Amino acid sequence: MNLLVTGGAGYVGSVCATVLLERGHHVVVVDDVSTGNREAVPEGAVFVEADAGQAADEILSGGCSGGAFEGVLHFAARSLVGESVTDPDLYWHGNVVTTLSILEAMRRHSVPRLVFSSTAATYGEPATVPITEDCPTQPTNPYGASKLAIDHAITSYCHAYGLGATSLRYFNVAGAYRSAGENRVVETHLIPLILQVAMGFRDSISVFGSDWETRDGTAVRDYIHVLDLAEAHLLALDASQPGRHGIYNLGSGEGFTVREVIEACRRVTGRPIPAKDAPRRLGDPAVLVASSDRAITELGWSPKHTAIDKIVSDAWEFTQQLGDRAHAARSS
Ligand SMILES: NC(=O)c1ccc[n+]([C@@H]2O[C@H](COP(=O)([O-])OP(=O)(O)OC[C@H]3O[C@@H](n4cnc5c(N)ncnc54)[C@H](O)[C@@H]3O)[C@@H](O)[C@H]2O)c1
Ligand SMILES: O=c1ccn([C@@H]2O[C@H](COP(=O)(O)OP(=O)(O)O[C@H]3O[C@H](CO)[C@H](O)[C@H](O)[C@H]3O)[C@@H](O)[C@H]2O)c(=O)[nH]1
Repeated sequence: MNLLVTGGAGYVGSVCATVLLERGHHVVVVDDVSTGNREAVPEGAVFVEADAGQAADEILSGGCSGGAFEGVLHFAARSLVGESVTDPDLYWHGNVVTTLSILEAMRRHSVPRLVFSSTAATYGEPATVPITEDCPTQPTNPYGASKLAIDHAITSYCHAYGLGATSLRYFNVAGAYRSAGENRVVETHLIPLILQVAMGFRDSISVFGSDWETRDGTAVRDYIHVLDLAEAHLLALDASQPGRHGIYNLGSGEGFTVREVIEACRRVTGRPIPAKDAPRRLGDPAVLVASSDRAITELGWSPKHTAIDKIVSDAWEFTQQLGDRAHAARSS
């Protein structure tokens, strides 16, 4: 298929673009490199450096590919919970307004399929876990609220204009694939930060909150391997039907506390990794664990890399590659 990937210079978008290219799709990436980086765009993709909302109309008119687009995979977004509390304008404008422009451009150029990166943050603090797609959506931060607003907009575009769309509500994505992994301009995510401590780039990892009502007092998250996530995007493209908006949770179904993740990183790296307690982070829920049964039964999704040590060890391999690249750049 001829596909537009927004946010393909970022973590999840670059891994998915890599897998799409490997499966023979034609890929155009649009990214403004606000949090991603140019080197992450996989070889073989056409790269347009621009704001996705502003560039979508021109790209989807066929200018970059010489042909009609058959789908959009929309990863581009601001996605930091804490930042969304302090700077909500970045989220309402950067996420919602950008996506509305993309939806309009898709409608104008009759692009039939959309796969959207939604999030566990749309649910807020769940009353029960694991979280199913029927649980109430009550986001606890502007990031989750912006993604939920987009999900609502997509539903109405599907019903009114015949778009076929899938919102994939990822839980916590981690791991790496080939030369693609987490390498943001400013890193705030738990696993890459812990691995930076293991590399000696940071002194210690801060544990945000040790007084949550969980088994060791630290927050619980459900980690999904980025390659399993990429497979779900391929399945979603195939399953797309005009007029239908499918919403699917994607996680491994198992929750790990922050301390358990740090322990897994110590096991995999063999390094001590000092940790220190710190206050809770604004907007964080205590526990997020997915039920992915709907994706498994309806999309035929079958996650393969669910063990936390496998996820951490792929992320570790990537972090070491980054360290080697930085070393080579300094010595040249
Ligand atoms: N990483 C996770 O654990 C996780 C979990 C749930 C949902 N998500 C969602 O998955 C998507 C990808 O997340 P990620 O972790 O790869 O983030 P990321 O920050 O690594 O990648 C986002 C990319 O989008 C680009 N971008 C942002 N706004 C843009 C705009 N207006 N126009 C063009 N490019 C723009 C950035 O430069 C970056 O390359 C996001 O939509 C995020 O909300 C991520
Ligand atoms: O230095 C750190 C960084 C994080 N954490 C904690 O580790 C957990 C995971 O934090 P991340 O920042 O890695 O991930 P989030 O759970 O905040 O958010 C991620 O997953 C969400 C869905 O679960 C969103 O979709 C979002 O895009 C994505 O960044 C949280 O309890 C956080 O407070 C720490 O203790 N110390």
